[in-house]
Amino acid sequence: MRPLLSWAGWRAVLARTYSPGPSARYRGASGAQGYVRNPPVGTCDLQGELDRFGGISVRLARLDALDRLDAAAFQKGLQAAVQQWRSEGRTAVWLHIPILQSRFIAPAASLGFCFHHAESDSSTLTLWLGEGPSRLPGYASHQVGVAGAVFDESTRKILVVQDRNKLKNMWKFPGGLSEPGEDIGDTAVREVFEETGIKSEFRSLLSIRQQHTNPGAFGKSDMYIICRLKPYSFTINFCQHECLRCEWMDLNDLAKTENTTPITSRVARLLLYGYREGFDKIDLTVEELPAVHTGLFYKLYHKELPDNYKTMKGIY
Ligand SMILES: NC(=O)C1=CN([C@@H]2O[C@H](COP(=O)(O)OP(=O)(O)OC[C@H]3O[C@@H](n4cnc5c(N)ncnc54)[C@H](O)[C@@H]3O)[C@@H](O)[C@H]2O)C=CC1
Ligand SMILES: [Mg+2]
Repeated sequence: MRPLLSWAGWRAVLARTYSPGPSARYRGASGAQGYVRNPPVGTCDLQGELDRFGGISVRLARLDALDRLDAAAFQKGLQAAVQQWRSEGRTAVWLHIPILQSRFIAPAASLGFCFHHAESDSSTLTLWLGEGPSRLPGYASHQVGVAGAVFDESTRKILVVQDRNKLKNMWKFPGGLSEPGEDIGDTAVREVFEETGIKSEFRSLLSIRQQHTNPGAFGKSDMYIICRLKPYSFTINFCQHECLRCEWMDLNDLAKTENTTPITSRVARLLLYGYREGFDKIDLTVEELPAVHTGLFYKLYHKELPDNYKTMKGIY
């Protein structure tokens, strides 16, 4: 086993091993982003990047020499660095710790750092250094669930399931949790297929429910979005793990039955109204638009705009 390094030894190793690449730069205290090296920011070797809000971001993953540093020596180094950053008027410290270096979490916590969030292979801790209470934004606050109301206009049938893992077997729309980076409509189509074997395509967004302190969302808020989907296969082959029953039900029956959840009942009535009066009365349709961030796009959902309002021709 390699011996643990002292703080002094660690500083020497870091000085040898860490040097930012050619793009590394420090643009002064204007708030511009850049690597922070001593002497402008730190007198110790715990180097970070300056963000546009005046905070410092330190990524332990970049510091290979940490493998041989013990927790006490790390705490000493971090304490010195924090003192320096505070004296330079930095607003906050973001400390990114890979899971295999988790022994550094406790020493950081003893200096006042708190968890901001964790991913599967790392955690991020923060320390507010600015005036007054912390202005750092929190991490993700909602879980997003999406259901598909798969409606066949030609037969007036709607696809419903009963959950296997619920105490009360009530009819509901198939659906589930959105995966990171997944569009709402894609979640609805995927979940419907996984749970029922029915293939469908996205038509519109019908309703959004927001609920706080949801036990199924680990006590966080839950956003449950229901989409209108159009089926293009009709033979049910439902998932035995998740569903007890699955069937095509007449929309009138679903709108009237008591054996359903309040949200399913409400959306069944909304669909019935759309079916009779025109889906444009209930649909929020989607369009992809370019974001202000170069190269990025987003999906925007709203009621259909009349053509003249899209172009603004003839509108004064
Ligand atoms: N009002 C309504 O009609 C209902 C709305 N919802 C909403 O639907 C969304 C979630 O949909 P779901 O179908 O529940 O998600 P889902 O379809 O993504 O996953 C459900 C499956 O995940 C697995 N699972 C979940 N927690 C587990 C655990 N702790 N241990 C082991 N396995 C576990 C189980 O196999 C379960 O059947 C949420 O937004 C929720 O609020 C869910 C039920 C009814
Ligand atoms: Mg589900």
